[in-house]
Amino acid sequence: MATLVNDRFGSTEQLKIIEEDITKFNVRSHFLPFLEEKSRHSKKYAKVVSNLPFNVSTDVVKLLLPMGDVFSVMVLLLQDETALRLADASIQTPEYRPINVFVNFYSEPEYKLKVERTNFFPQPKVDGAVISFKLKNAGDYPPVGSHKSFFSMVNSAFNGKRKMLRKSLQHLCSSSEIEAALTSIGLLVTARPSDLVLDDFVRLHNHLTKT
Ligand SMILES: C[S@@+](CC[C@H](N)C(=O)[O-])C[C@H]1O[C@@H](n2cnc3c(N)ncnc32)[C@H](O)[C@@H]1O
Repeated sequence: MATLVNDRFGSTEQLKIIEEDITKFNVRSHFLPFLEEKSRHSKKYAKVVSNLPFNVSTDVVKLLLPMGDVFSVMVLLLQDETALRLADASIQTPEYRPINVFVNFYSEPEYKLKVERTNFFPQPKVDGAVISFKLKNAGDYPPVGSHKSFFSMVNSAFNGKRKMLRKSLQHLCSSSEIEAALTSIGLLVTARPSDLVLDDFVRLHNHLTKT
């Protein structure tokens, strides 16, 4: 595809073709100097528009969503099921996962439209969908001391069979400390991860990490 695009548009200075593996490419060091050069009066952001293979899409979401200093929006064609799962921030569903907390921490996702499988050739076994993520700037991220510690807590919260937080977070604090933290943020001591929205996870984390 790069060859075709180069043949057709290679003579224009408005297009630069880079053939790299996105998971290995140093996005910031490539884009930031270019955007700074363009930002005379106001800060400029790049946009991501991508039709990547479905099997690398989650890796790309995880890699690029925290780059709100580089990108303003990311529009992806994903497997319909994945797009629905990522865009739906509602709790209490079996599909609620740490990736939902991650997506809403760094962006505002929106399911745009379904793309039926008949639109592709060869026809895949699944439908696609377009989803957009409006990336937040660092100043708009929920206030947690350390992103690493926050997501480590979220991942642990979803571990374990029964998933009651007072059990699954026991490696961080005692059950009674977890119960006290849950009560102080207005949740039941028997709460499970599917009872918590992003803001609840943030408040729980901040309670458990304050000394
Ligand atoms: C579904 S095709 C889409 C092709 C074209 N963009 C289009 O919309 O018709 C997926 C494309 O993603 C490229 N691709 C796959 N893995 C990639 C990666 N890790 N980094 C960058 N590109 C990748 C493939 O080379 C392929 O061209």
